[in-house]
Amino acid sequence: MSEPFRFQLQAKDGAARLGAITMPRGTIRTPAFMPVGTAATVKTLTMDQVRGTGADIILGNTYHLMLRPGAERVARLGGLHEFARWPHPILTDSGGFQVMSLATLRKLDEKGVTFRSHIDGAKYEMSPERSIEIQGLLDSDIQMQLDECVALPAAYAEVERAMELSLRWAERCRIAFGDQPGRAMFGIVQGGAEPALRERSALVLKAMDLKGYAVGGLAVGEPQQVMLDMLEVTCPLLPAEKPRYLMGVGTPDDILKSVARGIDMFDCVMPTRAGRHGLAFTRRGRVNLRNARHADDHRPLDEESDCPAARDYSRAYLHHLIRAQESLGAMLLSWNNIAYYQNLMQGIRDAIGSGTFVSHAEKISASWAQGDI
Ligand SMILES: CNc1nc2cc(C(=O)NN)ccc2[nH]1
Repeated sequence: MSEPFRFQLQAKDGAARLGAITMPRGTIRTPAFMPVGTAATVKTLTMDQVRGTGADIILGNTYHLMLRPGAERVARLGGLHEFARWPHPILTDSGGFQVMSLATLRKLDEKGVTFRSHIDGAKYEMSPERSIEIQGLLDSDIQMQLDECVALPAAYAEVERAMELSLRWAERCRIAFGDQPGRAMFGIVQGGAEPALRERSALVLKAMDLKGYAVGGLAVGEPQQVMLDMLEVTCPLLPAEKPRYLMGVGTPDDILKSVARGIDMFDCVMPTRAGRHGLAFTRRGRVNLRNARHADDHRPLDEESDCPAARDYSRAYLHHLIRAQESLGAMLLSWNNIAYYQNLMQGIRDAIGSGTFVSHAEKISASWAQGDI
């Protein structure tokens, strides 16, 4: 087999990059959007629906899966791909972010984090080594280092402490991961909104010669411009020939502006979470199906879409389902929104390939500037 993990840069348009990551379970076209499959499911959708939208890779949350059904149980059942019937690449996060945002009674020290499950209060310890072990039990293709992500705004000293700890944990994860052909471990650049700390984190991680690099600790309460400024500091310091993944981002506008600054991979709960709450993303902007003005509208969300949820159902029907809290409403809007995001990414890839990314991004952003339609 040729290199089991290969990132090919195919074109550039300014700092925007068109590429492809080739792994044993398949190829990931970049810039890529990874639907979030938190508890081994992209909420309300079958994996066939997810694949049908054009997704090449999904994300799994280590924190949720270690608590329920348990990493050892998933391993006994053949790993996450077999368990969830998704045979394509899976990226798992390390659990650090969810521990800090969901778990209770958390204690963090050099060794790792100890916490109580938000489900049943059971006590857990998560070290960098255990996080990598869990991701291996899940049979994850791209594994993330354990890090500490601090909410912003935060004092410089606090951001520095968390960033330095994350660097030490990156080295421990690198050693624990070892050499697993066909799989990859990504480092995560931390450093809050501090350029000097972002630079140090990027340069130390670069020296570890990892297969890919995430930019973490953003979209945690800071203004969009601060996030973008941190990308302008960080991306140029990362190796050009490795993929760059912005964690937890974002809206279509966030994605366009981050691709323009050199990001290749994204994940965000927005399309599925918004869908469950009645919000549809369309080429002409957002449609809030809870709004009564859709009650008699026989038009579909987008008659030209290749997604049945967008093309085959009236807004009146979708409005009815959402108002009636019928689960079909959540499913159809999640399906529409994931399809919208995959079409957004395909349009971005095409634009970079034809050198028209700037005008394409302006066109997409303009379609959103009008607010809800
Ligand atoms: C929604 N915002 C958001 N920011 C994130 C940051 C991280 C991170 O730094 N993990 N190590 C993970 C998920 C995130 N989601």
